[in-house]
Amino acid sequence: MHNITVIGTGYVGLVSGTCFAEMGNRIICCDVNKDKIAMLQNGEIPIYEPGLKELVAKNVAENRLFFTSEVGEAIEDSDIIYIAVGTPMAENGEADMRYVKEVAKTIGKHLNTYKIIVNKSTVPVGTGELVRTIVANNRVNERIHFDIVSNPEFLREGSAIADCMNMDRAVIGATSDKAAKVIAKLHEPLQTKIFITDLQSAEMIKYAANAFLATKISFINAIANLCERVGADVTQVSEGMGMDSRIGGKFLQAGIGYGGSCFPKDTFALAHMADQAGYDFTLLKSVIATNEAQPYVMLKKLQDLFGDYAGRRIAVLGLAFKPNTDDMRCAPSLVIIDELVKKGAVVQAYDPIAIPNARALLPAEVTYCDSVEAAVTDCDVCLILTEWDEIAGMDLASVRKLLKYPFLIDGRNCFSLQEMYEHGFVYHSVGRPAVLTARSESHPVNY
Ligand SMILES: NC(=O)c1ccc[n+]([C@@H]2O[C@H](COP(=O)([O-])OP(=O)(O)OC[C@H]3O[C@@H](n4cnc5c(N)ncnc54)[C@H](O)[C@@H]3O)[C@@H](O)[C@H]2O)c1
Ligand SMILES: O=c1ccn([C@@H]2O[C@H](COP(=O)(O)OP(=O)(O)O[C@H]3O[C@H](CO)[C@@H](O)[C@H](O)[C@H]3O)[C@@H](O)[C@H]2O)c(=O)[nH]1
Repeated sequence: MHNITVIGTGYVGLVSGTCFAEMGNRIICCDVNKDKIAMLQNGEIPIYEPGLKELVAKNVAENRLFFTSEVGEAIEDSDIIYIAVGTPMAENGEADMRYVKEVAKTIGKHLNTYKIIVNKSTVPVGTGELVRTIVANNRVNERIHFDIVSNPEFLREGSAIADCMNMDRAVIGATSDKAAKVIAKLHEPLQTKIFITDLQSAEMIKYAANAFLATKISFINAIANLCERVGADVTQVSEGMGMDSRIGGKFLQAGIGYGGSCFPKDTFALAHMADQAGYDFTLLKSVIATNEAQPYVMLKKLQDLFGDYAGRRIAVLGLAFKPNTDDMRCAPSLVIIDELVKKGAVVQAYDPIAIPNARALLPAEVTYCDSVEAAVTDCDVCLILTEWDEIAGMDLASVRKLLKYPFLIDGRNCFSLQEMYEHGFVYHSVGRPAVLTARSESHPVNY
């Protein structure tokens, strides 16, 4: 059993802190955001993550999980300090390190006993050493020692608890063998692979992993764009490619581009890190450019259907950057809906969970609906932006009846071409042949 303080109660701090508690440790989760802490102390969870509310409640009830906004006291109370604050994208693309630096200062000021300071935030190579310097410069008593460890987080939103409790590996970067062993032992209950390395390599592993996954997505999106031009089906191509164990089938789903709080900012941060180091990372820059263009591929299909779509009523199903989350950070829906509204379309949007977060980010003209059916009613066309189960499983016959025209543009390849043909849709998806029903074979037509 360890006494651990986790600083920052965003996705990562809250989920990993709760999972450490579930593994039998005493965890204090702290944050400078007093409203967040008040919510957590009341049993409310500030984010939507399946299973998290129940797991937090269980560990609070069993006296292993505590919440406080007294960050200094929380630091003094523990022997392991996890940093899990945000590292958002700064205007020039680099990682904004202000929160990490601020936390390092606070840790220094409250360093009352030997502590292992572990960085879980995604940070540029060299941050471990930067934190070491800031802590050392701010400590009151120079005889109190500390160690720095990098232990990056690989959870995904929407499946965060399962990802934490069944992680593929724990990456531990350290200069001290003793500290590395303590953090390795902490992961023992998970029976996972432990990869111990140096600080700098651990920091790089996190960026390299995210950039590689982003590369797979941009690659398959580029292949999808080509499939559309030459008459191949990208879902077949992914399946056939993925059967090669050297390639693997995961992260080869073509769509409208990757979004979320990590891939966009981390690919930019890595490209910036490369620039700073004098290396022009053109491969990664192309990954980013391909991703930024991908939402416009969908908009082009809409334009091909209607020409000018000013005044068209458009149903948008799914707003979150992926299913099972209410996170709207860098969601492709932001780009697509902005463009629709700019061009004068009337947008009726539905998402099972993300509407409250979406309201703050989308144009005021958007109408929010409380069901798929309400969103598609009387619309000229329906766009699918997030493959929620509810959306991928919607009743196609009733959607077809409620729409004014049988047009569906699917950014997530939710339906088979055969079923769309049978339901009488004109169906455009990603990297697959268009479905033109018997009634619309003269398409494109003026509706
Ligand atoms: N979100 C994910 O799925 C995910 C997964 C893996 C890694 N990461 C990385 O983990 C880090 C955290 O991500 P997140 O999404 O949880 O961030 P977040 O922005 O949602 O949360 C960060 C929290 O830190 C708090 N904070 C900021 N300064 C503080 C301070 N001085 N003292 C105490 N608390 C402070 C903020 O109030 C906020 O609640 C980032 O580096 C991110 O790249 C995120
Ligand atoms: O084949 C795929 C897989 C994903 N996506 C998109 O990619 C984005 C990111 O998806 P995902 O990776 O599942 O979600 P995140 O929660 O952003 O998780 C990523 O970012 C986290 C933060 O760094 C890491 O911890 C995780 O390992 C990494 O998967 C989403 O917009 C998805 O729609 C695709 O378009 N095609």
